Amino acid sequence: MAESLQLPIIDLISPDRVSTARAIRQACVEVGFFYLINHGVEEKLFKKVLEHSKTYFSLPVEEKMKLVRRNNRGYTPLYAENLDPSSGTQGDSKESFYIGPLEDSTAVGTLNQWPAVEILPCWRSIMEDYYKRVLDAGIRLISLIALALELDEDFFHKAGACDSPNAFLRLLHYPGELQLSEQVVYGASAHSDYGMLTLLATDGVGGLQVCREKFKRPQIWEDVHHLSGTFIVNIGDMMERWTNCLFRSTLHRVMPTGQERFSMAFFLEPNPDCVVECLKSCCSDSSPPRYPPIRAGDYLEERLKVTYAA
Ligand SMILES: O=C(O)CCC(=O)C(=O)O
Ligand SMILES: [Fe+2]
Repeated sequence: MAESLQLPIIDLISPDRVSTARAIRQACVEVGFFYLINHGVEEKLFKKVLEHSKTYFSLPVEEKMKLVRRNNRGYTPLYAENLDPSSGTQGDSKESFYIGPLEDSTAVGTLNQWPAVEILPCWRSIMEDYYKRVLDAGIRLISLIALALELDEDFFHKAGACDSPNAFLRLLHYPGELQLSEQVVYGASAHSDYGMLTLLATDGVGGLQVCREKFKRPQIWEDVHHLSGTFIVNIGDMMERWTNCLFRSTLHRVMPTGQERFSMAFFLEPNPDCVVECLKSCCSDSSPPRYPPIRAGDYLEERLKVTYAA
């Protein structure tokens, strides 16, 4: 049995921003995960998104395949993705739907694919509403992350990260019944996220686990519990690069529990032209930058190529 992890709770609207930034710093250095409350996304909207996500995934597979993933937007069927190509498994036991930057925020917004209104009326507007609200929470959180790094609140804005960020909402469905197989099957195999931050909402069904020491053997996996009304926030690899590994992009996975599960992950990636480069405050002569500067768009493209290489 995995141990359960106690994660700190961060209040996005706390007037005491100094203490909040301090708590975020500790969480990001020690675990790379925390809960976020008072994020401004209403429970009612969250429930609507969940309901509409369920309706989409319950469509016949031929209907879902009409929107098969293009330009990293649209539908990915079961077992088509392997987040841990080294796992040697047939692929993750999940299906997903990606929504990228919206039309009214960037020129590339038109790349999104949407189910036909005759089949799922209101679907698009509900997803767009949710996307905008989570993006807003994420951008506000980025200012606190800057404070946590002893930078000016607008550091990441000035670096161009928050100007039309390349954010993706991913609806996820993990089927409950498990395929009879000799192989281990993961809902989502072990991985770290690619961007700055991820804001995750789940339907309350368990399965999410983190491994704090990825190089330690045997690996120790700890359960992350659902806390109603919160987002589970985690640091992604680009933030780890920016901070020279001070902030941790922690390995995580979803184990099948035999129960059907739905979740929504919002990946806040910087603007593709933003250069992710070791922060001056995070390196020194004795601790030089571990990674060269990289354009966020190039980094993301490379990571996605590996994930979908199979
Ligand atoms: O579904 C979850 O709880 C986590 C999903 C996840 O880690 C991901 O999509 O990157
Ligand atoms: Fe993830």
